[in-house]
Amino acid sequence: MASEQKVLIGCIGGSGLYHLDNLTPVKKLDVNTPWGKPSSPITISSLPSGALIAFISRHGPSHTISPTEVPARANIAALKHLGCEAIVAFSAVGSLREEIAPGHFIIPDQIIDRTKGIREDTFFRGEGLVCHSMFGDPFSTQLNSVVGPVVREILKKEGVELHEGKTVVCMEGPAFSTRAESLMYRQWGGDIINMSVIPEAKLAREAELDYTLICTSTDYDAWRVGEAPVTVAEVVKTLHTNAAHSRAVAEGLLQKVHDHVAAGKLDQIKGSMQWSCVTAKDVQPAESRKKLAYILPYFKD
Ligand SMILES: CSC[C@H]1O[C@H](OP(=O)(O)O)[C@H](O)[C@@H]1O
Ligand SMILES: Nc1ncnc2[nH]cnc12
Repeated sequence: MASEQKVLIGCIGGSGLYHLDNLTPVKKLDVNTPWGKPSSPITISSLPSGALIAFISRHGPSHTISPTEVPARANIAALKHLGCEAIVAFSAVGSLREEIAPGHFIIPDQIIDRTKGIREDTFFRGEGLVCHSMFGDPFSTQLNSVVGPVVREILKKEGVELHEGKTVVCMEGPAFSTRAESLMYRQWGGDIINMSVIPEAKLAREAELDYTLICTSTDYDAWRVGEAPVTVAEVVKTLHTNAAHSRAVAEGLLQKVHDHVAAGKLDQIKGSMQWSCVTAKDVQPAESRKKLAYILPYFKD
């Protein structure tokens, strides 16, 4: 790997997507961050153009980490510290809508958080300083507008349908939803459901990373009257095909995202945390500032 070459794009693979072996591996990094080790070693791979991608497997290469236990702070911090400016994440989701069938792809633009407050969901807790990020649009609208048309084009060739502008419910798990919960999420306006997007999306925002989530539907959750509720066996049945499509999407998409980032076209999230800290600088603990400088330039000096 040429030492001057930047790794601008991070990719997080979810259930079924444990590697991007259709890209050319360059090296593996065993990283430690102030928030511990990421879920997996970081694989740096190159695209045919030579552009570099950093890949993390969210649940570990052999799927040993449960959704609640994913070290999301370490994952996001490691990618940011490496120089990434945008993250393309993948997730297997249940469908809360008839028209979103197993095998379909979805790019959500909203989140309903149903996690239970037991995940580490901020870089700022316990640091003696108070910072707030903007999260009204939890995914990067600029990145989504690039990713949507490209993914649509790629999936057209694969004969796979894409849904955009949907709402993802993030539940704690590991048990799937009850029928009553599943029906309630539909009434709330949820379209799909997973166990991973929170805190990943929140932490990406705090680290000023443009973040997009490409979802693959594996099941109809538990809301369909007369149908058995979702089981792992049902999810796993479609994971393999979905992962093959996700790899094709990654191969075609990541270059486009890289070019967009390299051209400096993502300019809304970067800089968004500069004035996020309410605590007077002179009382911010030096140790905390040092730790946070790992991900944000405002805490250096
Ligand atoms: C294996 S079924 C439930 C599991 O699958 C999804 O994982 P990921 O988002 O990492 O693809 C979902 O969020 C749950 O963690
Ligand atoms: N029905 C479901 N609920 C939560 N996470 C999921 N991941 C895949 N299917 C899911």
